[in-house]
Amino acid sequence: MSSSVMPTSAPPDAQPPAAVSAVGLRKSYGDTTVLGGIDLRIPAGSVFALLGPNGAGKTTTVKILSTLVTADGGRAQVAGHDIAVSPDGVRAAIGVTGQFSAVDGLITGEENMLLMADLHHLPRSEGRRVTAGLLERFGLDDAAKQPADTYSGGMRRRLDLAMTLVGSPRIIFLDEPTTGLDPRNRHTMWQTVRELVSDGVTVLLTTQYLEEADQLADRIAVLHDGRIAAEGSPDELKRLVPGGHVRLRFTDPAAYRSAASALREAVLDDKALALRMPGDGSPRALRSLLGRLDSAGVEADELTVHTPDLDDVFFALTGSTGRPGQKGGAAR
Ligand SMILES: Nc1ncnc2c1ncn2[C@@H]1O[C@H](COP(=O)(O)OP(=O)(O)OP(=O)(O)O)[C@@H](O)[C@H]1O
Repeated sequence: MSSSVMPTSAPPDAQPPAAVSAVGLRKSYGDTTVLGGIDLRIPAGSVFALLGPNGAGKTTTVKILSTLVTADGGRAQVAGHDIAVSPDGVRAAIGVTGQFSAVDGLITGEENMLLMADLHHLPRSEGRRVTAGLLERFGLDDAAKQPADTYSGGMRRRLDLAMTLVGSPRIIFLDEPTTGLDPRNRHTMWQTVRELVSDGVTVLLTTQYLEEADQLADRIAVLHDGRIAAEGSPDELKRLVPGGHVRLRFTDPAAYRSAASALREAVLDDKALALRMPGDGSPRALRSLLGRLDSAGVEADELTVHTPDLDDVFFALTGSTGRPGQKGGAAR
């Protein structure tokens, strides 16, 4: 008879268990490589954002991890199930919402929910109870008896997410959950994601909005051209780019020239009569800067402090601003 010793406590450097992990995921369509080998590790109970512009491969990643599409190479585990070996196990553990919505527009919101409850084999009374609770939580109880086709974009997204929650998944993939939503609906969706996480759910979110990743994610991976260009917490990513700067603008060309000769390290913008000084914008740095201007006998007409944000990171890593509709070009 063999015996095994179970560890009674985790070693001090143990990482939290991964809800999702992937190594070397690859996918091509014809000659187009969409994913060139990506690695992911998403600790249970955290929010992980996959950030990238249109066409970066975000949806493809979600489809592979949710077993809707087969990878050409690499391995992944979701909720302890290998996506290639146990796709049913993966599907039973996850909820997916996003660009490939499950909402049927011809039936009511409530009917969509009840259908979901049936799919999850909930007893009828339990299905009704869960449906009523979720419709109320998502502010859809008034519209419950109307066909989903009559819903606004925001209501449809909320219904989609509510349908996902019927099965109480512990891992949720949200593919661009707020694309196309107005700011109010976007904030409601953010609040919902925060509530899910406080219940212990793991969220993999794809987004093209830097602010969304910054607001919600514990960790962010920047996806660019099918590869992860950088990964870290929002703060770690911001530290990747050179520090901020202070911009001084003048209306009097003579004052601008005097300032430029007093501040030799400044980057000049002759057209705007503005100069940019590297610095973190701290009170100490500002005092010293203004002191130097004083000594030169000049005063700026406008002073703005620019601290690095995820926009700068995105620009530095991908040469794109990351703002929808803007491709390439200088972010500042
Ligand atoms: N079934 C397919 N057949 C051929 N090409 C595809 C297919 N699915 C995706 N692609 C291509 O793969 C690339 C990545 O697509 P994907 O949808 O993963 O990007 P994304 O980052 O989610 O972008 P978006 O925000 O536009 O959805 C795109 O160039 C797309 O045209």
